[in-house]
Amino acid sequence: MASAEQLRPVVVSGPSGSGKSTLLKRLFQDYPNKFGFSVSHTTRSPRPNEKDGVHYHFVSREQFEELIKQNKFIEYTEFSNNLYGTSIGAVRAVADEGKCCILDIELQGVKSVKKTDLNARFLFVAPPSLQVLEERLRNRGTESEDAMQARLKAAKEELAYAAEEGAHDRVIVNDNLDIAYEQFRKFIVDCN
Ligand SMILES: Nc1ncnc2c1ncn2[C@@H]1O[C@H](COP(=O)(O)OP(=O)(O)OP(=O)(O)O)[C@@H](O)[C@H]1O
Repeated sequence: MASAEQLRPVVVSGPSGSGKSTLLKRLFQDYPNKFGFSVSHTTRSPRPNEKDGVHYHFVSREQFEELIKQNKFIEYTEFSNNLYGTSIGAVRAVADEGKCCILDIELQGVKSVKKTDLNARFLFVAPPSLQVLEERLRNRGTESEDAMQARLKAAKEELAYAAEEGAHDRVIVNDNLDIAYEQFRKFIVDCN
């Protein structure tokens, strides 16, 4: 088993619709036991089938706010009156189990991971163009027109950041899926 130091987390980011989920799904199919996701914290109540520490770390709002104060989160957000967050400790716990942690996060999260000592590797999935991105989002059929415009605006910001020197260790353009996947797979697997 690789030691925790060797299992550097991999941060996968890129505009909504660039193909992160598609590429990650394929990676997990090819390597069912090599990778893991961190367990998030939430203030919402567990559903009957949910186990603390497995599906989420269920905490009170007071506990969650204390963790925020202690800078324990990479990112957190409020949704439907409940707080959700990814803690630095939860990412580390994946490596402690001998798995490489994959973080699928947005721009703010990427910047936040860089401020930690997680020693992550950063991979950016870019669409071939904004036009193609828009087409793929429209074809996916999951977005309202408002959500579409918000996603395209965010995409422009992500692409501008990705163009900065040293923003990511690797940028993969997801044009032909098979070619993109091979580059994606190689980057993630080769250094772990
Ligand atoms: N190389 C490709 N060629 C054509 N279509 C693709 C390609 N890669 C992904 N798609 C399609 O584009 C759409 C967006 O892909 P996907 O849902 O994987 O994006 P995402 O980056 O995970 O988005 P989100 O951040 O919103 O979850 C999907 O319908 C997917 O099937």
